[in-house]
Amino acid sequence: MTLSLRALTKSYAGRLALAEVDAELPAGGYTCLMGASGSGKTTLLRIVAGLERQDRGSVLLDGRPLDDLPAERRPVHTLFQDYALFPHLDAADNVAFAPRLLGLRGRELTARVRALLADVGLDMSFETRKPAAMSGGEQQRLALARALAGEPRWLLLDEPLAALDRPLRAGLRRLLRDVTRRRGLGCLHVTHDPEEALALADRLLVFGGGRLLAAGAPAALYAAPPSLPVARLLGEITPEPGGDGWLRPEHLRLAVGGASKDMSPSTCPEDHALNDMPHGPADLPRGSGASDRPAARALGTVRAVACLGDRWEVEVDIGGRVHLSRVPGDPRCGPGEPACVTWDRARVLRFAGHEP
Ligand SMILES: Nc1ncnc2c1ncn2[C@@H]1O[C@H](COP(=O)(O)OP(=O)(O)OP(=O)(O)O)[C@@H](O)[C@H]1O
Repeated sequence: MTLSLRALTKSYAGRLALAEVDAELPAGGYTCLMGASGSGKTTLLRIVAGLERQDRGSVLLDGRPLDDLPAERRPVHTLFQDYALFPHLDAADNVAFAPRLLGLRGRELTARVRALLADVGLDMSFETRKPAAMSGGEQQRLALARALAGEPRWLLLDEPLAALDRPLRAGLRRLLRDVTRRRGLGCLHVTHDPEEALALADRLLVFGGGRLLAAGAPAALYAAPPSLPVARLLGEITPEPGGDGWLRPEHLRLAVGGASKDMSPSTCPEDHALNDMPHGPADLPRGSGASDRPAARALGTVRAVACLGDRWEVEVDIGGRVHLSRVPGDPRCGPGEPACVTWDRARVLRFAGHEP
């Protein structure tokens, strides 16, 4: 069921929270909403859920307006960061609530509840546990099972993974993707986490000040963001050395070690580049041989080195300005050492009217 948002507008006490938002979200698609705090993401989700009424505009499912349907009659279910489970019911009864309303009873009901719990990775030992006796990750799995139990056409997710720690978040993110794809369930998911949005979404809507700033495929927006605020929301950027553009830190290649003290830009050891753009989107050219070597380079001094777990970050001072380079392995360098950075000019992001 295609979800259409038409000129949605909402103000609170004269202040615009949403301004003329138009979007067409295809059935079965996974859409993430990103934007700075206060940009209107939750307001949009609440309007679609029927928990808030827009001042103007319309929400349609397959062309039929939902605007006059109360929240409980809309074919959507909302998953919240705080799970919003029934605290007095055990896990099985939390999940059984919606199927009972749909008329299921007895063995059929038990089988349905077990299948839903199994789908989200909760075995039979959880059935009699109340939410308070479950961990945060387990409660969010239960909340997902309860959401699926009502057979909604769209799942609305308001930062559902934000309260969980990083490894749990990654596991639940994959679970979300798998169970919603298997069912062809449409999802509208608010997140602050670019990694989450890039991993889950096939469509991304970026908000700023209640307006839709950008819409498109996540990898394409990451590679070619239309504006500086959109570029920053999707990941860190670093100034182009000596220029007025920007680069993703993984596109600023680094060469240190083995370099002589008198290393100069003309002797910059580009063949020793430590990072070979492994994180870059696949649809852009990658430097692979002598013919398409990076066209630009600069010499600087290592200012700091930090291990980020799966990659390392090196701060390089070039002419008094700090630039970030991210490399996949230990760069084996330290503060004060000379470093050469190289980059492919095709990777430089430029935005009208923004000086670094
Ligand atoms: N019930 C309300 N009464 C008054 N103002 C509100 C209400 N709900 C939201 N707002 C205001 O509307 C704007 C948009 O809020 P909203 O919660 O949609 O932003 P958000 O993008 O979800 O932010 P966050 O990422 O911090 O959750 C903000 O300025 C907020 O203060």
